[in-house]
Amino acid sequence: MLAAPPLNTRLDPVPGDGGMPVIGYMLDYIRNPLALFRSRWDKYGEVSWATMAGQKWVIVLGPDACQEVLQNKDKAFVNSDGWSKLIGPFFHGGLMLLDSEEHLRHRRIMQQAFTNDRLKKSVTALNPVVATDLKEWTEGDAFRAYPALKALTLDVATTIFMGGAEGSDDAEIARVNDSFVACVQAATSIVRYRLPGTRWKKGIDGRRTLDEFFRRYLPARRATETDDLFSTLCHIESDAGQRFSDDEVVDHMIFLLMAAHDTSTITLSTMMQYLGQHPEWRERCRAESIALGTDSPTLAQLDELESVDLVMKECLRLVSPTPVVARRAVEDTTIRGRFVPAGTFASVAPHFTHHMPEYWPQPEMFDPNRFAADRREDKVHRYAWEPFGGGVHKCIGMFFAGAEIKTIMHHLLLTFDWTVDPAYVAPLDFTSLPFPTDGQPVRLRRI
Ligand code: HEM
Repeated sequence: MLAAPPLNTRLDPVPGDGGMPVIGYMLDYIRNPLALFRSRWDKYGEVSWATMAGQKWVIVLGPDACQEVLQNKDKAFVNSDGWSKLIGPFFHGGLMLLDSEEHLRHRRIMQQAFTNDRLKKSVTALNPVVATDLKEWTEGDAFRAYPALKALTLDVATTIFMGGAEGSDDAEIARVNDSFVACVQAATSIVRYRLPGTRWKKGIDGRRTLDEFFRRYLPARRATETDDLFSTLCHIESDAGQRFSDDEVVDHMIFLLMAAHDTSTITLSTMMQYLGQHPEWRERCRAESIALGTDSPTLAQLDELESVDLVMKECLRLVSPTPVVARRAVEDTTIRGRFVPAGTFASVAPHFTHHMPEYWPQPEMFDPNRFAADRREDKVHRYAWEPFGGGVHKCIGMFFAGAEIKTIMHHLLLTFDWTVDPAYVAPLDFTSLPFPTDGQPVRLRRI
């Protein structure tokens, strides 16, 4: 058990086991988190403890348990200590790593950067970036969609978020991209010291590169207010007149670019895979894009792409970009009636919920209509579909992500046709956020 419940309570202990010495279940997680979660669900139920890279974690499974921790009614769980354990040295100061009053203060200011008006402007700015990037894509029988989409979403990020990277050449942008990757990948390092050649050291070096990069652009973004997120963060104020300091702007930028980049990339890559395997959905989505009659859709027009929306939701279910979220108990508490002592790390797993046959009929089947108005399988439980999390830390970029993904997909559908072998299964690596190790090959043809 994790810890004996206090004698004067009727609480149950958290059951579990450590797995392999030191690494525990880390490799099982990286290879196949769903299989790991399923085996724990079958053996222990909603709440169990396991060792991951030398640390005991409570694994929180199923919508009821996830809801309890994410809603955090007794405020016993914090984000800072939970996420810091994984990504603290690389993404400190990011909104997701703040708690309580500080989190509220920062979220209130940042909310001003995600208003509907700003979103409309972002969509207008997105269209030319996407159109220009897609001109570089080349037809082929094994076009590697994932790296191409990653380059595209990074371009979107440098334009929409940074307002461009004037004075930086392609080599520097590539270094910045590598630094992001290094920071994200360091999260699941087994060796967590700065030893040469380790993922941990690469992450620490990456963070330094990112700090220097953003700090260099700070004076220019402070000087003039423009529509990009960087400049917006330099100038926005909460209703109470609070602003971000220079350090806070840099911390938020680094976190935001990370939060926005790999998540959108894997969603698009999953959509390309399933659309490539399901011609009827590809044609349905393309017909709606053609019906829009524009290659520069506005935010309002994107709402008309109903089939793309269904496909996006289904792909977020099938491959959740953030398979788990981290928390730490700072007071003794309970999850589903089981005693969780202060100091416990918790890994909340929406990805597992998304594959539970208890909530999703034939969960491994690609069936976007399950989100259609006449079915709404996601409504069976408030936390049945939670790719953007829940509670006070729910993704602030959710609507931006939807708009970006739909804009890119609209351009893709108008520019290309592609197919994927119906038997193909993406070899996903969960070392950090999920990504296909084969680069997600598709047979790509320009229309
Ligand atoms: C498909 C795309 C995305 C997915 C699946 C996703 C998922 C998530 C999840 C699950 C959380 C909650 C983490 C937690 O509870 O600890 C989160 C938080 C966050 N996301 Fe996203 N995200 C996406 C895109 C974006 C984008 C595009 C942005 C910014 C432009 C963004 C910015 C953030 C921020 C700042 C937080 C922290 C919010 C807070 O703690 O108050 N995300 N995201």
